[in-house]
This record gives sequence, C-alpha cells and structure tokens, in this order.
Amino acid sequence: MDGREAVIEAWYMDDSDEDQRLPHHREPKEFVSLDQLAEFGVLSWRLDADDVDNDEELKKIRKDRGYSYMDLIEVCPEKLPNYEDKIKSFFEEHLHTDEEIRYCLGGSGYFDVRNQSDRWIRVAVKKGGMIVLPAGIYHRFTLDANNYIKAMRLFVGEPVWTPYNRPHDHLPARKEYVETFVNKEAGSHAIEAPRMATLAPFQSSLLASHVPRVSSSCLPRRQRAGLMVVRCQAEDGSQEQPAPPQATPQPPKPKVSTKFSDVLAFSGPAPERINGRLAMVGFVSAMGVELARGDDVVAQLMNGGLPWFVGTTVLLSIASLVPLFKGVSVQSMSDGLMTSDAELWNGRFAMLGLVALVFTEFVTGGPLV
Ligand SMILES: CSCCC(=O)/C(O)=C/O
Ligand SMILES: [Fe+2]
Ligand code: NI
Repeated sequence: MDGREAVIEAWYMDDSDEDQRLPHHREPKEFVSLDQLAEFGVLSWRLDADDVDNDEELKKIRKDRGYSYMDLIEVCPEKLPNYEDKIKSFFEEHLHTDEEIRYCLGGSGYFDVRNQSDRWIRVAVKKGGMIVLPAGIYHRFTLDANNYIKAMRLFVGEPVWTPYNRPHDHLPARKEYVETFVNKEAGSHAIEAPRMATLAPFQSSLLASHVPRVSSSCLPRRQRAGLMVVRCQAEDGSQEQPAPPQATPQPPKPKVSTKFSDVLAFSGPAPERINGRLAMVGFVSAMGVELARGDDVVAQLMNGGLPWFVGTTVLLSIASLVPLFKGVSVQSMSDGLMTSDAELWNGRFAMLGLVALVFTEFVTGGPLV
C-alpha cells in the first residue's frame, strides 16, 4: 500500500506561541516532502490500519528492522495515566538513544522534528501512517485539535523510552545522528561499501514501500535477532519506565575448546581430571587388594598388577578424552551432588592418598593394613 501523503504530511512551522495543537503553518504554507524527511532520517510508510494482525507489510518491516517489541498507547485523559504530565513531557524538545517508531491506528497527532538546519518541521500523522524517527534526532509530540491518538509503538528489543531533553548533544546517539545526517551534505548519503551487505534486505523493503534509499545509519541501532515479542499495553504511556523484562536473551554459553593442545594443556580440562580418576580407581583397588591379599602397592604391581594398571590407565584416559574432544565440557554434565568440582576434589584427595600410601609402605617396608 502507498499513497503515504494521504496519511502523513509535513510542513515548516511558524514561530508563533499559539496553542501547540494548531497546525502552525507558515504563511504562505511551506510543505516538506516525505523524501525530504527521509534525507534527515525520518522514514514513513502507509499501512492498512484496519487489518493490523494480518498485515504482511507490517510483518516484513518488523522482521527486516528487528522490531521485536510492540505495544499500544492511547493518548487521551481517560486512557493515559498522568495525562497532563505526559502531554507536557511529550512536547518538550528531546531525543532518544534509539529509534522512535509510531504507527497511528486511530486519531492523529503531530510529531515535530528538527531538520538538518535545526528548523522545526511538523509531521502530521493520521490513521495508517507509520513513522520512524532516528535515534538522536531532536523532536517532540503533540496531539492536534482532535485530541486523540491511538498508536502502536515498536522497538528493537526491550524498550527504552527515556527522553533526553535538549541540550543533550554529548550523547553518542546524538553525535552519530549529527555525523550522519547534519554534517553530511543533504541528499548525498553515500553508502559505505563495508556496510552495504547489512543494508541490502532493508533497502528491498524500503523500495517495496516506496521510500527513497537512505543511509545505512537509518537501520535500527539495537537490532536483536531472534526475539519476536508481541505485547499490548493499551493504557501504558510511561516515558521513563521500561516495560517489565521478558524473554531476556540468554548469555552465550562459554565456548569449549576442542583443540588437542588446549585439552591436554597443563591447565586444561584433561590432565588433572584423568590423574584424579586414575588415582581414585587406584586408591580403592590398592586398598581392596591389600585387605584381601596383604600385598603392599609395589608387590601388587609386581604380582601381575602392572597390566591391569596400564589397561585401566588407557581405558580411563580414552573415556575422559573423547567427550572433551567432542566439545562436551565436564561442567555441562555436572549436576546436584555429582558436580565436576566434587570429582576434582575427590581425585585430588585420592592422588594424595595414593602417594601417602606408597610413601608409608616404603618407609615401613610392608603393607599398611
Ligand atoms: C503517540 S506516541 C506519544 C508520544 C511519544 O511516545 C513520544 O516519545 C514522543 O516523542
Ligand atoms: Fe519520545
Ligand atoms: Ni520522542
């Protein structure tokens, strides 16, 4: 669907202090095209507000631009808590560190934006109009004379509504905005070669929506892949409070190296663990044979124990190394009482025990028990 001009119009504002809800056209009127808006980062679409749930174009925009979060806001005294305060703060000139994305589902309102020359441009949005204000742009919002708007708010990931009232020029988001849209010559936003790939899917959606090509900096800054959260909060209008966290992305699991040198490194996962396991088996077997036959450890080895010792060593080493080379960490198998730490400590005690046993038997010249 296009014909954006039917639902989104923009013009230079006059300087009068009259009621903010009046149009504030200059005399004569000076309109600004939607292409001109795009040149300083303000994007626009016309969508089917009567079929929001099945709107493929909306779905595509959300997917392409990573708008995983969605809620609804109605601006009127009955629906918006702290209506008067909110109305005032919306109209304070401010910026956000992320995009402000608003899709008008009913009623209408004015989003005023500062252009590259710091002039106020009033963007009037009606039902079906969706606009994106880039991170770092100074702007404000007011209801118009109809006194009502219902809008969908979209966001990349967990929303941050914090407004930074002007001046907040030191913020990185502002500096980035100025660098991209103000310091660059208007209308000649060269697309840097290395970022072309990131831009490709976005541009196809832009073209489909009949929006002019724009710089890669028009892409949302906080795209968080793989998280499609849909939520409705019809009566929420809070600017400062982020919505309760949900579906927080899990921190990536630490990578387990399967490199031969890493696995077998002195401080790697294998040596101490294998030695510990061998010591546990060795200690228990040595004590068992001593109790049964009365042989000390050296005699046990001499009397046919050596092949058993070598065999057990090889078997246990293979059994311990195979999962490590497959990238399965011991910690990931650790559970409840059977923790990997407990095994390490048992192994350490067994190693000490074995050494103490052999040493004691060497000194006393006979078996311990
Ligand atoms: C119609 S959305 C209310 C205005 C708003 O959320 C905002 O941030 C204005 O700048
Ligand atoms: Fe805002
Ligand atoms: Ni805003």
